[in-house]
Amino acid sequence: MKGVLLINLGSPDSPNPKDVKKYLGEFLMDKRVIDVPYLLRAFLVKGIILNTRPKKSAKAYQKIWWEEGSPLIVISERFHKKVQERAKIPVALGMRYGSMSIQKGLMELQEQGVDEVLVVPLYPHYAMSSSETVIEKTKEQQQKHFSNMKLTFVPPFYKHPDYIRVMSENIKSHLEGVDYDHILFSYHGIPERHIRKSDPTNSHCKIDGSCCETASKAHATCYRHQCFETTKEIAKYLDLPVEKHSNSFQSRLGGDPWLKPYTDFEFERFPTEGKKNLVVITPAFVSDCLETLEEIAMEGEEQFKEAGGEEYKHIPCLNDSDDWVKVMTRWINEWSVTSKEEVTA
Ligand SMILES: C=CC1=C(C)c2cc3[nH]c(cc4nc(cc5[nH]c(cc1n2)c(C)c5CCC(=O)O)C(CCC(=O)O)=C4C)c(C)c3C=C
Ligand SMILES: [Fe+2]
Ligand SMILES: [Fe+2]
Repeated sequence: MKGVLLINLGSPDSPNPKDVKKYLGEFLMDKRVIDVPYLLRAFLVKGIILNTRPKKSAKAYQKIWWEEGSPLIVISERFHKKVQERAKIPVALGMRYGSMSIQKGLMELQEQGVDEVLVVPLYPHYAMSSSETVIEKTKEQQQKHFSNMKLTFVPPFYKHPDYIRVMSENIKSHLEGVDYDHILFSYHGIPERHIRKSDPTNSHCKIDGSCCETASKAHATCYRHQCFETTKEIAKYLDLPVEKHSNSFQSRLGGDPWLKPYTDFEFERFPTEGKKNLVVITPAFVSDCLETLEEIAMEGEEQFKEAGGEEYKHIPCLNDSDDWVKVMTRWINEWSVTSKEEVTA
């Protein structure tokens, strides 16, 4: 019997420093997130980052935490519930890090008699530190505990027409009556090194002005290319003039170079160029989370206004909107009645 496992990133159990530390420890010890040899990673994470970061992150989580729990978890649960109501097959939810594990999700499906699973990493774009780690962890779990299960993975859907349409319609609905100078597409950043590491040609991704525009098989695993494509497709759908929108990358960690331009630098630059009314969208995230609600909606507005900006609007992610639920359910139901290995995109 067929079933589905939706997988998102995960959150701490509570916004207290102790729970945040436990969560960050698991997250940052992932070799696809901090991609250095184990001993160095353990030194960096346990010896340095976990001594200071949990306190700071806990403060940020406290600012956005809801009565029901972490926004990312609550939204993912609402989305899951609505998808399950419409889907014709069992649907479970798991998280890459934290208590709601992938193992628990697969177990739930197994208990319902599922032996063929469509795995949906809830990330539109490929990244070693997002979709790839989800895929590898699920395969590992399957080999260890669920060897009777067959897995099929939904590929990155960064330019799937359904995703572009729901994203664009969401933006359109929030832009009604809004007078803006510029729309910033702010994507979660990754270290530049990860782009080079994920390049199967070992030579295409130069992270310059042209590599992401030049056709290459490297783009199947190029996060930067895929982010730019999402922006291009949404801009085409919404007829956004070139000079009225741009890309940036947020949420840096550590001193290595990450993808540029950096979102926080753009917040400071825009007002000096006369872009005083700003709209920000965050297409790397399908659900609102710490990085959108705190870093963009709260901190971002403050940084922009301190630099002389006047109006600032963050457009919410797709979350559990009916259009997004319908799209996901359609992808699931189409797969459930075919034996296609590839599902979308
Ligand atoms: C959109 C996909 C994501 C990629 C790619 C990604 C890469 C990445 N992240 C970190 C470090 C942190 N990220 C944190 C939060 C966080 N990251 C994503 C998504 C991606 N990360 C989400 C959805 C969230 C929010 C989680 C939530 O509970 O709401 C955090 C924790 C918070 C903090 O302390 O800032 C860290 C740390 C790295 C190092 C990385 C790529 C190498
Ligand atoms: Fe992150
Ligand atoms: Fe590229």
